[in-house]
Amino acid sequence: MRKSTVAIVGRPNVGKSTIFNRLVGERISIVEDTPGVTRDRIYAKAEWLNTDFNIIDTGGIDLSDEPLLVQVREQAEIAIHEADVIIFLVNGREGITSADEEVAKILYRSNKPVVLAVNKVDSYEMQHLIYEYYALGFGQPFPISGTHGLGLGDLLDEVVKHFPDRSNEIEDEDRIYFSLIGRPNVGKSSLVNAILGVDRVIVSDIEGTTKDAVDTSFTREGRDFTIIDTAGMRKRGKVYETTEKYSVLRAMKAIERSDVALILIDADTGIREQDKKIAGYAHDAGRAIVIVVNKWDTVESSQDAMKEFEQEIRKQFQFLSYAPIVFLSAKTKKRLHTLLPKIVMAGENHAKRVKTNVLNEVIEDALAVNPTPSIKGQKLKILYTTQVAAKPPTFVVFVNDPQLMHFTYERFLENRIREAFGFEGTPVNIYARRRN
Ligand SMILES: Nc1nc2c(ncn2[C@@H]2O[C@H](COP(=O)(O)OP(=O)(O)OP(=O)(O)O)[C@@H](O)[C@H]2O)c(=O)[nH]1
Ligand SMILES: Nc1nc2c(ncn2[C@@H]2O[C@H](COP(=O)(O)OP(=O)(O)OP(=O)(O)O)[C@@H](O)[C@H]2O)c(=O)[nH]1
Repeated sequence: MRKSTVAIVGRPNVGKSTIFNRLVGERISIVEDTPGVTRDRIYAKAEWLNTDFNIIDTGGIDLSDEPLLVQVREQAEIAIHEADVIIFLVNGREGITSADEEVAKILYRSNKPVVLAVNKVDSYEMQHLIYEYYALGFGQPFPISGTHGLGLGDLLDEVVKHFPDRSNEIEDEDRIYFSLIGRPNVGKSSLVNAILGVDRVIVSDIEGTTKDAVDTSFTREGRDFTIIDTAGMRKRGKVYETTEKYSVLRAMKAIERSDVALILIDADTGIREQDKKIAGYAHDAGRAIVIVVNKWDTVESSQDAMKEFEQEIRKQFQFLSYAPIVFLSAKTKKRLHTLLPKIVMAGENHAKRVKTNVLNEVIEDALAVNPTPSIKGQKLKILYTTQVAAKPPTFVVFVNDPQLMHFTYERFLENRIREAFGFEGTPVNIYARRRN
């Protein structure tokens, strides 16, 4: 089921980042060491009362070159576009400013639920500060303190109440949901159009919960596909839409709802840092991945050129060794026919479940070839292995002591599992757990 998204808006310095970090809590520190994940702390997962949701810090989208009022307006627009519920944050110590009123005006016009939070109410004695903010017209203001972590529970109770009911949303198990992600100008819109081609007539646009998210569904050779968030690629014009962080945020939201992420690379410009960052998000999110080198028509095509580009990709994207690479041109449609089969393969492998008995035979064979290692005279013993989840395939290896599972041995087991079951296109997770 699709998760709800909450955005925090407010003029600069009211404490948006502080609240964001509080609400995201320790999750952020868990992923801290993973490259690519937290460098942009503007979009993260959070949880309240067993409900998972996503949270956006609109203040993290850098619009600092713009005048203050443009900044707050654009941030309010982002919140309206991207979120199901908006936390409107004000500073309890400074009273209502004209920038607050500007934000309020834009939020009124949206149909999104808004919860008003008065920050920097650091003690119970300061609660009276909230009354003035009734004047903003969003009902009861919630007093909170980001630095002391006060009032956040009541605020979240209110926020969660406004989440849209998604219980009727059924996900079609056989349908493959995929997204096209990549830097501006790599050819995402062009490729969507090329994929849809003459089938445009049977295309249906499904309006998402957020005004701007439009998915496109089509059927090809008896299979159902949905391209996630295709409308997001359409129009441009707002100031924020050209910022890098916003494009990353869009990519992360699209990845979230996809089974397969197509990472587009521009053959004309070659691989850039930003490509790796975006690919990192898709990998970290555990999605199946197909790397698409677009604009192949701009390159003097030959087997050698392809090999060379492939080697460069493998070098730069070492963490994506499982991802197939497709070379094509959205413009001339050359080699376009090679794309969908790869999407199907990656999608099927991502959802694949293997039988426990067959899995354990594979592991036993692996042990025969390469016996388990010992650390300080202690030998790793593998009792049995089971697949605990799909999307992505996740395996638990029950062992005498998980400390003895060296990552090189884990890598070896992963490779054997991949060889035996063919998980091309999908990441695979392996965890060691203790069992006596
Ligand atoms: N006293 C007090 N100070 C706070 C509280 N929350 C945040 N601050 C302070 O307010 C200042 C601004 O906090 P940020 O979280 O950076 O504010 P922001 O709204 O994200 O600012 P921008 O990123 O510029 O939009 C910092 O100095 C914080 O330490 C709070 O609950 N009480
Ligand atoms: N030569 C060539 N040009 C292409 C190809 N695909 C797209 N382009 C061009 O690249 C430019 C950007 O294409 P778009 O499809 O708008 O790219 P996008 O990734 O959707 O761009 P944003 O909306 O900015 O994120 C356009 O001028 C396209 O005509 C291709 O296969 N070959």
